[in-house]
Amino acid sequence: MSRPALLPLYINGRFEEEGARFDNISPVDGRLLSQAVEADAAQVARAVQAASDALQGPWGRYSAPERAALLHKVADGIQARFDDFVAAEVADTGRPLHLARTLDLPRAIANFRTFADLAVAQIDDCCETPQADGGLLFNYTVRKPLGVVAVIAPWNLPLLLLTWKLGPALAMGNTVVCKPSEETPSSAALLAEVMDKAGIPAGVFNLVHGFGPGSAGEFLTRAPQISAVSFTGESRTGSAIMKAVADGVKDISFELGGKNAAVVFADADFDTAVAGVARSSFFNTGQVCLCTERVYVERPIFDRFVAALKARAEALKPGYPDEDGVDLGPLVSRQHRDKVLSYFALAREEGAVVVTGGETPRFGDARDQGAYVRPTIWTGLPDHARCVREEIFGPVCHIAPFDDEEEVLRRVNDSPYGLACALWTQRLDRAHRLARRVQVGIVWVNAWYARDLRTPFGGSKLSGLGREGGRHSLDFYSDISNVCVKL
Ligand SMILES: O=C(O)C(=O)/C=C/C=C/O
Repeated sequence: MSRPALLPLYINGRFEEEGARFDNISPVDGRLLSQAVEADAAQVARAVQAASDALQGPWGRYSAPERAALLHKVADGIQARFDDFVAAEVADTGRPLHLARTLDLPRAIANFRTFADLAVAQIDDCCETPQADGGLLFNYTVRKPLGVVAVIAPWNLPLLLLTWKLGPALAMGNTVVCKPSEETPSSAALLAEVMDKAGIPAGVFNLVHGFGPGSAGEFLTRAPQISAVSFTGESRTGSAIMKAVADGVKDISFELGGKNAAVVFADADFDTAVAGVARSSFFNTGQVCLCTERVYVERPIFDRFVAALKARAEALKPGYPDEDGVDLGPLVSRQHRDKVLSYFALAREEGAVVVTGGETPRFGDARDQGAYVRPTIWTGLPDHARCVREEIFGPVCHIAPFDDEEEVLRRVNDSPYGLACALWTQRLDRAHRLARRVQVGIVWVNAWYARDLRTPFGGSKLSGLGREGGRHSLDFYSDISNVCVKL
């Protein structure tokens, strides 16, 4: 068998193939796709040092317009290799081709272009303070880069989330060391090629592959020259990173887990709400931190809604990424599927009524070696059941009836997480009233995962720390000073 393709590191403007290797396995059929170089402590240290040195090089003297021009060139480079990036993302995640083409790639390009333009348009504060002696104080804000930013991206939206952080981090003059998830290294490796070709100066963008504890992730977050960490992933990993950077009091921006609720009132547009909840529960095979795993439906329409959502779930087609009409790819790995299947078993132990799903599909072909599960709906569990409280991160939701606003608000907020919530109602007075009282970072009304990149994005409670998006990203990726001049 020919040797599998090798995904290199990218350190200080050079691709590096030396080092241990780990397998990149297809979640569609379990075959070996490629291998990636696992960066050791010395290679991570060199990447961080290169990023630190690059701050003192030409990049440190670039103006915002000059950085923006380069980021637009990176976006152009992604556009020029659109199909290669789609192929990489689809290979690693098994997602349907149309999802990579309509979400992941357009967003990666938008992430660079949006923050390039926002950085150039950014206007900072100043103010004058009259003094009792008739003098005047003139205050103005100075915005500098934080320094070296560690970017640790997850496997569920690999390129989208890597570039969501990279765009503003670079636009604000930082240098970065990125570690994509070990589950999905391919699109990040392609991005390094695009960065290299676009002429990003050596050391400004560095890419290390590997795992978390005892591997590249830990080496990176513990590096003394790191000024900040931007991480999207599980809450417990976020907590471990916080511990790793605590002694150095580093800046952190975390977008972590969720146990997001959808609330459907009897006055909602029924078909729109059914379609919306089916999409928010099963989108990307339920592997989005914003996905719905708790559905609350006002009692008068509960039975009808359950039947309609069941029909939607059963109409979803799991299959190969390039199959016509395929809606559902596999979970990202057999290991993650085992976690989701353990909740399928737990739900039965906790007494759930399985409305649909709860098992793996049988294809009778190579896909049986993949990581597919059926979209699943439960009902009948108490609010304190583990399947109603713990993040599962699969195509699954629990649906329960409610009788009034105060009750459903209490139940929605009764969660250690606080990321997102979708409200389905045509009474917008009620929507606005509830939106202010739901303890989450992101509320959608009669919509889900509709995004404006200028808005604040992030979670409360265990769902994260800080907000990125628009000026919130510019602020996080800047070291802001105030200068006060006595006139
Ligand atoms: O859409 C975004 O900008 C974003 O950050 C999505 C995060 C999803 C996490 O699972």
